[in-house]
Amino acid sequence: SFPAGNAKMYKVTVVGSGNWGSVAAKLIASNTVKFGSFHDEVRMWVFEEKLPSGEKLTEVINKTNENVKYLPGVKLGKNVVADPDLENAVKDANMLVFVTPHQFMDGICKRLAGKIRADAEGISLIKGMEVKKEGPSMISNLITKQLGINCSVLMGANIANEIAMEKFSEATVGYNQNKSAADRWVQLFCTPYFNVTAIQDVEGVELCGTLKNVVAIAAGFVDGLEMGNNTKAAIMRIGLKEMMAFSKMWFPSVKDSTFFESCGVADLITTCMGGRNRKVADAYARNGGKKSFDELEAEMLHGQKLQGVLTAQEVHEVLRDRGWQHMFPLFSAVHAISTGRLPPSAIVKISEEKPR
Ligand SMILES: NC(=O)C1=CN([C@@H]2O[C@H](COP(=O)(O)OP(=O)(O)OC[C@H]3O[C@@H](n4cnc5c(N)ncnc54)[C@H](O)[C@@H]3O)[C@@H](O)[C@H]2O)C=CC1
Ligand SMILES: O=C(CO)COP(=O)(O)O
Repeated sequence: SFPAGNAKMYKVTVVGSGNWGSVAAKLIASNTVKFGSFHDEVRMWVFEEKLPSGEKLTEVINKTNENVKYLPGVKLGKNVVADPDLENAVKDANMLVFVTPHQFMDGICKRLAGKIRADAEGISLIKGMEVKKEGPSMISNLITKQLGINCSVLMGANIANEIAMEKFSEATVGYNQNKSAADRWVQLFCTPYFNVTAIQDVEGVELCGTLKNVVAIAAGFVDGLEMGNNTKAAIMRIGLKEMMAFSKMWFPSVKDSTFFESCGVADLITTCMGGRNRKVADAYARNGGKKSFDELEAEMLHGQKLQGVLTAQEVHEVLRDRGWQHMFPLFSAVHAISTGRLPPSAIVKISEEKPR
């Protein structure tokens, strides 16, 4: 913990309140009351919506201490305060935790520019990227560029519902230069059942978390087609190699060792076994592609969002711009299948293309 002079120096706001956002708020809230350097209260920005009962989600969270829509049955901690006003939620915070589906972050950052504290530090738990002329641009970079703050990342084998039940897992913080900020993030997130390690490779950690969602879609196709464990293991192996090759192509500083942290191979395994991307891709293959991913997402996830299909699209765009699709047969097949241009069975045709 921090010296007495730092008492209540840090105030945390969580920007986002979906499945993982709510669990992150719960983890953090258990620590802000434990360590003297943090204000007890954790603000959580909620994208406001009306529940079928007619009540507002924010009001129900504050009344019941539960996110009844995205994490039902789990108490968040009395010190979590839901706030529907984005600007108000961030204005006093100097530790900002970003955890929304990645497609909403550009709009959120535009709204937040100039509205946050000058001494704020950020951390992104978001898996996804933006497409720029020069190639992939990660969400931590969007936050840094638009808000002018340092931004670390936290990724790992972290299926939110399991962490909500306080089952043991690990995570990786990726940081740039600011080691003391990284140590503070580790302290904020670490609990006896959530073991966090910091490494100096922000892009590597974020690319792992982002790209494994594309592989998870492929694993879901294999499951939906009932192709068995060996095929699924092959897909995961090929996927890991494409993740490494893609990351190093655009970000040469990415370290090999990062892929062996929780954010790498461990997240790939858990997501291919038990994640939402896997689940919806399984249903897509079982339906023979007759229902679109958007339809299945709405039917099966009740407001939760997939990241893998959109990420496959983003990966496709940056590869197409350079003419490099042939070097990434698995990523390219996931995009072609998820957009209906190839049948789900095409996921195993990639072996003919000599994967790297
Ligand atoms: N759920 C999980 O197990 C894990 C998720 N993640 C990542 O965390 C990020 C956030 O995911 P979750 O918390 O699971 O969210 P979610 O997918 O459970 O929920 C969707 C969220 O988006 C919000 N939303 C809907 N429309 C919006 C809009 N127009 N503007 C802003 N927000 C809007 C909803 O209110 C809801 O909070 C994603 O990048 C995901 O990949 C990372 C690790 C684990
Ligand atoms: O990122 C995750 C686990 O770390 C969750 O993956 P899904 O979004 O596929 O559920």
